[in-house]
Amino acid sequence: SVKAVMICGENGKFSAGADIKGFSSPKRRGIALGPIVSLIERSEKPVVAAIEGVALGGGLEVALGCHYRIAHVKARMGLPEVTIGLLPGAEGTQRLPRLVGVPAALDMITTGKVLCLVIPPAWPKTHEFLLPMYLPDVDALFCNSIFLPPGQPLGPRRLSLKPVPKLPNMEAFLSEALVKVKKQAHGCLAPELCFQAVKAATEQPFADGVRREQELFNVLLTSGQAQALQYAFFAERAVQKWTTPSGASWKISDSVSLLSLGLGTMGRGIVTSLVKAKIPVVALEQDLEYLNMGRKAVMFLLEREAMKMEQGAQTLDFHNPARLQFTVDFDVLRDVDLVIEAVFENMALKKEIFHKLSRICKPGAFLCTNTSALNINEIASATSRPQQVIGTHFFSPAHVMKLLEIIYGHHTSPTTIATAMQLAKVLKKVGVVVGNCFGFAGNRMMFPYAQQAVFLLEEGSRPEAVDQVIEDFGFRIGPFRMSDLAGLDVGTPARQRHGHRYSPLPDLLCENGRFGQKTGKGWYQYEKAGGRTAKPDPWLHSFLSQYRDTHRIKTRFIDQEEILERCLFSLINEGFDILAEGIASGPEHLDVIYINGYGWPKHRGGPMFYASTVGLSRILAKLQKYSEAHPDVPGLQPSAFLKKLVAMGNPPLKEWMSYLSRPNNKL
Ligand SMILES: CC/C=C\C/C=C/C(=O)SCCNC(=O)CCNC(=O)[C@H](O)C(C)(C)COP(=O)(O)OP(=O)(O)OC[C@H]1O[C@@H](n2cnc3c(N)ncnc32)[C@H](O)[C@@H]1OP(=O)(O)O
Repeated sequence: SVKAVMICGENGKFSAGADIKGFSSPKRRGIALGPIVSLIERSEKPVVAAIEGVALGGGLEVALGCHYRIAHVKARMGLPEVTIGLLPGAEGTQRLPRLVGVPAALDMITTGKVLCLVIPPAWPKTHEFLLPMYLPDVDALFCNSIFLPPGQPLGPRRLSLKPVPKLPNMEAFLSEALVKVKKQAHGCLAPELCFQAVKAATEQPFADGVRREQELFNVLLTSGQAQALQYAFFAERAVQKWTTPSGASWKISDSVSLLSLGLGTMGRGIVTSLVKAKIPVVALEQDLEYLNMGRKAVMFLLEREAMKMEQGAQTLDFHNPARLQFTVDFDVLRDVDLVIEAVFENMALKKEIFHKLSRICKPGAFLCTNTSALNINEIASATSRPQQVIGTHFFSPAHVMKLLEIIYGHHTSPTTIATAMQLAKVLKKVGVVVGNCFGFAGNRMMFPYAQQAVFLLEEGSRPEAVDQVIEDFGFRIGPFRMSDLAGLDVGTPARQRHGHRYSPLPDLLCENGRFGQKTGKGWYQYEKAGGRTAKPDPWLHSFLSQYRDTHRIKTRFIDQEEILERCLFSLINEGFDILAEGIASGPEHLDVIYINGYGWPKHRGGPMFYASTVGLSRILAKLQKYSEAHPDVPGLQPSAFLKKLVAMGNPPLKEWMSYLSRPNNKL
């Protein structure tokens, strides 16, 4: 007597897919979703997927096995398996191309993008995802009125029986797509294997394609990269669960107004990201000329952002003075709820400004400083409200980069920390709370890394060799290309002295007018000032040789292993010190910082996760070896905490913090 079957979720969600935690569970082994999807598809009764909320991964694959899909207008659908190092392993790589065609399927499966119900231009206009209807009506309207009239054969509704739509130039299309996928993968396996699975759909019958999908899925499941990406998925969520013992919170709503002070590169990005998040913002500069320059730059950024958005400028509404105002009048400070100061990294200037802010702003206003290294306590000491002062370290470009490092000082109150975390959330950034020390967590770990990179040049390497090793590891950009991009005159830590080995190389380059991309020359040469294409520079090579001769450094060949280990292990070593000092509350925090702020390849899980996969004993042994060879480099001397963990028999990462006796203060 059953006429039709409807599959739906509950609580407003269809399905977020398989339980990601289960992939590493032995209980999961042997349980496959594909055969269940096939079973649904073979049903003699029509089966409808009624999609509300999200239909992701295995959830969407179930929907693809149904004979009809109907979605709520606000539904979001996608196959994000690639982002956790897998591919849609429940026959999704074979069914989706049959439904939406190869280009759209490849795009969805290799990027994991989640789609709302908007017709991408390349999709057929009659696409069957596009059936908006309110779910409470599905039952009555859809099942009864559409299916019940007899004679609707189910055969054509079974995706596995459909051919994959042909393209006139399938071969050329696929080879071009593969180049693109590889280029964007930076060593991550999943996108390419996703591609291979979809390609199989274009070449083989459904059943053979499914077998190929399974083979590729198993390769990924056991690759190690899937584990790293799944670790990163949960780490990102865990670090955002910062709660205060008192449960303090502060909500950013429409009635709250923010002020951004300083319209240099960082300030411009910060204002842009506030406007994007639809928070009313006032941009304040000290001087009319800088204000006008800043306004122009912000407007340019916003126009560009608006173009990327569906309804463009109207949605951002940035011409509306209620949303965005530019001023040099410090009186506006009286009304704002939160200030983000983003002036130059100069302690005296910041203190002067904070003193002023403290005098003018209303008593409840929070004062944030955007700094990458300066002491939050010292800045707070210039105010009469140190409990409301906090560091918010944005990463450049601030409207793009996801990380917000949130630094509390001695007196910062839990409410202020909760507020900054809430700000991160509203800005769609990943907020990570850390303690106050020079460089905080992220830059402090970067110092020894950058320092090693320069020392390697002194000893015999070339910038292009070091960058290549780091980029092959999966970083988007190596340390020298990065330095050229940021500008060599922007304080690089390699020049810190503290009585230890110090390399003057970056300074010498600056003395030669080589500031990086902006001058067309730095560690590399560029086609012109402001050029982007880095080419190895014979001038630099001979400069390095002369430098070694002058300092009687014997040039030696440095292999890739040494380059990688000295750069990365010194960075990781610093991470162990940071954990031991309670600056970060766990290794996951450092990993999330590195993935979201420093381009650490996500498929390697972050530096501390990577350390756990390499093995702490190996890292310790290598650091011991390198520090013996370079006793004047403190960054290579193994951290006491690392030594302790090795002595305790290499406990798993999630137990590391239990080996520290001192509990974190506010974390
Ligand atoms: C046998 C089957 C074989 C193969 C086929 C199937 C493969 C798959 O389906 S793989 C999984 C594919 N799905 C995903 O990758 C979705 C991942 N989740 C998300 O994208 C988001 O969480 C969301 C869009 C579903 C919700 O976002 P949001 O509202 O911002 O909330 P949170 O991200 O904070 O998530 C809330 C809460 O749920 C946990 N969670 C979400 N999805 C999963 C999942 N698929 N497995 C396990 N847990 C999941 C998330 O960790 C949060 O948990 P906590 O509150 O404890 O942190």
